[in-house]
Amino acid sequence: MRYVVDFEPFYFHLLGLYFFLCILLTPWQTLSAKAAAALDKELMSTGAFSIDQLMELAGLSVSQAVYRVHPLSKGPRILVAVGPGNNGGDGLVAARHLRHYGYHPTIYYPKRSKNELYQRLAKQLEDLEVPFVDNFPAALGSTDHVVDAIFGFSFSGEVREPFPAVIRALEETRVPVTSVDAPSSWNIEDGPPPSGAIGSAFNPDVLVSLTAPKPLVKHFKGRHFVGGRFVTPAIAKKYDLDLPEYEGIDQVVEVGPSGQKL
Ligand SMILES: NC(=O)C1=CN([C@@H]2O[C@H](COP(=O)(O)OP(=O)(O)OC[C@H]3O[C@@H](n4cnc5c(N)ncnc54)[C@H](O)[C@@H]3O)[C@@H](O)[C@H]2O)[C@H](O)CC1
Ligand SMILES: [K+]
Repeated sequence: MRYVVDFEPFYFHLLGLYFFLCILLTPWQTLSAKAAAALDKELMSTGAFSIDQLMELAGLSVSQAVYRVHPLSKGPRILVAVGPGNNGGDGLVAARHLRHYGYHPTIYYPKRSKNELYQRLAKQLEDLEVPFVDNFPAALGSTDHVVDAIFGFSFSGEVREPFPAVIRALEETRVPVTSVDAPSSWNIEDGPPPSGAIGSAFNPDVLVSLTAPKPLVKHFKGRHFVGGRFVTPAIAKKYDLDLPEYEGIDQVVEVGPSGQKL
């Protein structure tokens, strides 16, 4: 009996420490692919945002994350791999901002969209004399950093042409890679594809989660930022998001690999 009385406070403190660590290490809530698409739609309907505005802020966030992890002193050449959807659009916007910061971006954009927004984003880059290239592996051989803006939260299934060779090259490269919203080819809920499948060995160094981390972050091991500073408190509450606090004029916040507070 005496033994129990002496040790009770000890167990009590241990329990307290356990709960404190749990809170400290708990990731911010994640957004499933379905919830992310619904949140986007809501911002553009009742939220009164246009897609151009959201993409501009998303791309600006990506450019700031690249500036943090890869300052100009590490080399100015940035290869931006652009996919056919809005993830690609974020990449085109980020490339423009990076160009204005003094970097030398190069764009690989094999499936150009006829959508007017993407055509304007591409024209803005052409007017800044940013080169567009067709040979991804060759461009990879002469760059200092890669931005992976191929697929985001609407990716599903196995990687289709012409992207398998691009993802394979990203698996093999030693050049650091920053992925926009998701490592391209990873399943948004479950993470990397099964061993041997295209993308199973793709592990980007940096991830910029837009709005909020997606469930795949539980498999991510690199530096992780949250960006997309446009969510209202009401929307955050509705989607049960405990978003990190942005400081000053920053468009990104660094968090732990799976989204936990730093
Ligand atoms: N609120 C926000 O966080 C915002 C995020 N943005 C970015 O938008 C993407 C999601 O964009 P969406 O257009 O819905 O889709 P994706 O770009 O992810 O891809 C669609 C594109 O890819 C093709 N595709 C799908 N699966 C495959 C496959 N297996 N193989 C080949 N191709 C595939 C599909 O056909 C489409 O063409 C989000 O992640 C953010 O990056 C917004 O910019 C702003 C708001
Ligand atoms: K991506």
